[in-house]
Amino acid sequence: MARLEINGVTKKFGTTTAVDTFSLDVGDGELVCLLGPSGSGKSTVLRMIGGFETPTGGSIRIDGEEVARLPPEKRPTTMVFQSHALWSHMTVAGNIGFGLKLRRLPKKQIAEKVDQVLELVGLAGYGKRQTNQLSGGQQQRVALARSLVLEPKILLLDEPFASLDQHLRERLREEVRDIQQRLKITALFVTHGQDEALALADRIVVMRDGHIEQIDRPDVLYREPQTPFVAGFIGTMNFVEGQVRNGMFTGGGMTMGAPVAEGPATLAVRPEALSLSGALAPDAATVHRVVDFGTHAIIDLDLPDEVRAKAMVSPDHEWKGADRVLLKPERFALFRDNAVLYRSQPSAIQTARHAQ
Ligand SMILES: Nc1ncnc2c1ncn2[C@@H]1O[C@H](COP(=O)(O)OP(=O)(O)OP(=O)(O)O)[C@@H](O)[C@H]1O
Repeated sequence: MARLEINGVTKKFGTTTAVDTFSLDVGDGELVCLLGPSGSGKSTVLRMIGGFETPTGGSIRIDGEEVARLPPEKRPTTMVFQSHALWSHMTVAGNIGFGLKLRRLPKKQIAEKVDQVLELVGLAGYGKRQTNQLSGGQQQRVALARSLVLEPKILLLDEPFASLDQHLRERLREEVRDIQQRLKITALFVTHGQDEALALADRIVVMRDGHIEQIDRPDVLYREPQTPFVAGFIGTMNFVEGQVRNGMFTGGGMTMGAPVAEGPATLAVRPEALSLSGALAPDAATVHRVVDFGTHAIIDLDLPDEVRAKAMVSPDHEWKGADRVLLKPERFALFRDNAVLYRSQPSAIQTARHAQ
């Protein structure tokens, strides 16, 4: 178990700032996901923790010790990469035990540890196989085992399952979560898949253009995004431009109370928080398309001013194309200048935070 403290870390490649004053504390046994679009700096952060890049500035401490300038092999970290890069001329056991051999552990002890870790990743009995006789998923399990056998204080995973199909990816990430919790290992996992982050993480760091947009628990990120970027990146969100006047927001044919300063604002409302009722009012929306998924239906809506929105309704709805509907956001947020201007319901999360 280990504690990681990253303080004001920056990484420049020539004129490109890949990571900009990044700070993050990861607690003992915690699994944190770095989530963001391609090029947002996730891998660079991970590579700096693992020792594969040197920060331009800032500090990285593991259990209080500064490691930012140590080579990878001098750090208590191991990294699992997207492409497994196994040695094809070695057996599975040879691949997994290689790092222990470098540490000059006795053969018998290496064999024991390799067997233990093979069992842990669900490959008991596979030690003698050549790695090219394994499926992609099994190869990634070997790569994970090769990292785990070194008993790192911090396990780093850089999109380890990106090359696998959806089904296998879901299974392996559940297994990683189980192993991580069983071993109580501190872990960082890079992904650009929000589902993966939501399924795995104790906390998620949402990155954009080298900086942190928000760090929070998955449920908090979904319910209380702090910026429009996070609101749009996690789950589906409807955005509608409008104006606040006399304590009311108006936009997209909707009007609701918003006791905040007058001016432009962006309404953000989740599809499941948008309720529909029949109406013929001039500012009503029109049902564009209905897609039934069995458990729920998604209604595509045309709002005034060429705005599009989605609503999620129960499967027993009666809506059909060209119906005219009035929209009512049951829960919503207003954004202005890239920050939250107003939330319709201070949630339990906010209330709890204020009470602390
Ligand atoms: N070795 C390098 N030399 C120059 N620029 C680099 C180097 N490594 C990364 N970059 C740049 O730094 C920025 C961040 O890259 P990084 O790989 O960390 O992003 P990422 O969020 O992990 O993206 P992806 O999801 O595509 O892997 C990008 O603009 C990238 O082009």
